[in-house]
Amino acid sequence: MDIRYSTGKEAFRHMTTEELRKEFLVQNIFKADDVSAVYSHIDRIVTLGAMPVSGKLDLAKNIDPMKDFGVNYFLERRELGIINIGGDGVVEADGVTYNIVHFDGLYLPKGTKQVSLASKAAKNPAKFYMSSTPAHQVFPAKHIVFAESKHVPAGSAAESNKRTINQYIHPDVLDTCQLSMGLTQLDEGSVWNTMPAHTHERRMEVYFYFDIKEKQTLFHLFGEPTETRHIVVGNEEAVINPSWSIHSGVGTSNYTFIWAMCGENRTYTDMDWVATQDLR
Ligand SMILES: O=C(O)C(=O)C[C@H](O)C(=O)CO
Ligand SMILES: [Zn+2]
Repeated sequence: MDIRYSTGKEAFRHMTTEELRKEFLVQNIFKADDVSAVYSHIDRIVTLGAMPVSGKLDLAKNIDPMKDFGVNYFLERRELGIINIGGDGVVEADGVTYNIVHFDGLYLPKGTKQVSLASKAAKNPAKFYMSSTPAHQVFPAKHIVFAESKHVPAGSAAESNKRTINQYIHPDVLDTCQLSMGLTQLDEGSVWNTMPAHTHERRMEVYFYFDIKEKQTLFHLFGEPTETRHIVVGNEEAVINPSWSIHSGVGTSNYTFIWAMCGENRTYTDMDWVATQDLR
């Protein structure tokens, strides 16, 4: 498993492009018939991706629970959020089958022993993007169909940031220990996400960008509000953002992204806004 030990904000100011990419960028998330996993020491979030093609994949395929987490199975002391950005798929969790079609989500609680992932059709494989965070309590598993997520309109065409924030794993939809997760879609012609920018000292956040069109790219902005840096992100890549860091992006065209948060609280609106003219 790829482990990122993280960097403090003082060191961050002096990092080169390559150093920033090595520490904060997550690439190669989807490989055919494989499960990727990156463990961040920022709030101990694990970012995973699975693309089953020829059969069932075991979620813990590349995880050694005792060595990596000191437990007998991956979700013994963790919860898991899944959003499928590919073709229709199936998740089996401790004998329960969930049909997870494109843009459906699934929450699996602490204590789930066996998780397998499969695609309905090898020609259009499912792509399960997943986040796992430490958990202390068991809440019910929940299949979140796209329509049942909370759709929050944001931004405007005039500010090039018209988008819909779809809140899947959110207190208004279901209970979790600390995980929050959702999917934000930018309208055609809109390219900015999360501007005005914010931080949330109480939570860290991972942004996973996808649907970046061919020959297009995206600049993810992060760092302290008065010491911003950028990282150029390709399609289906993620960026780990510490709690002290803004997290915003601008594409050369519209795109979609999944955000996943964990930390002290699940209060989505608990944000410290940064006036745009104060950014440096
Ligand atoms: O487009 C946005 O704005 C977002 O999706 C913001 C994220 O949900 C976020 O950063 C929550 O803290
Ligand atoms: Zn945020």
